[in-house]
Amino acid sequence: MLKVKNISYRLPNQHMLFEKVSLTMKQGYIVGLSGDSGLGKTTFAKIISGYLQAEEGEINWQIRKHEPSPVQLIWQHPEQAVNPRWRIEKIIKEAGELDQSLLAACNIPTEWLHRYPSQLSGGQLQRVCIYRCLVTKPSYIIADEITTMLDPVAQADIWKWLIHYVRNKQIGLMIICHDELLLEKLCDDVIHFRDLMKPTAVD
Ligand SMILES: Nc1ncnc2c1ncn2[C@@H]1O[C@H](COP(=O)(O)OP(=O)(O)OP(=O)(O)O)[C@@H](O)[C@H]1O
Repeated sequence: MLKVKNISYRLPNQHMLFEKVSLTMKQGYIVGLSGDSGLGKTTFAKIISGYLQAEEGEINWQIRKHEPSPVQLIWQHPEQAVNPRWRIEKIIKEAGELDQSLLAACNIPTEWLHRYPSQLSGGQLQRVCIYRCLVTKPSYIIADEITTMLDPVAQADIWKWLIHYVRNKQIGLMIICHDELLLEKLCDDVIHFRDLMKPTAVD
């Protein structure tokens, strides 16, 4: 169980973005996180996955140097998450070895490996980013608006196999999304970011 307790974050301009946010994530369980734009959902996700340091609070993981974080973040814009001058093979190998069965699970044909990111569609490149996340064998994944820029068919396709994969591997998944109907459909539970600030959110 991932326990995040009383996390507060201060922006560089000294303004407090949020205070005392708490959340529990369980492996094999899918939780949706909704909330108005600018509340701090992405910032919170970056803290849980180890990209940013909180001003105060506790998270019960240990991030070790030279080891991938047990909580992996998948970003909204795949083209901003990869080096545009690297071929897909190098981008993939940066995260881990080539795993043929995982490539197949992510529906990544080997012919893509020799291409550059600009030679893939947004949905195809997002699959590469999801592969990079899964190859590190995370215990938890945070998917931050990962299908917002995709058409409905590509969206449905990604959710169908990603949800099947995380359920099968007992990975905890948090889906951050503005589309509450989609969250209701995909998740075991849907929480509003504001409600995480209540002291009762975690036992
Ligand atoms: N490094 C920074 N310097 C200044 N302001 C920042 C910084 N990082 C985030 N912010 C501000 O913090 C607020 C929260 O940003 P964040 O992206 O976490 O919100 P969000 O809830 O994920 O929004 P959205 O739903 O639109 O993605 C925004 O107003 C943003 O401009």
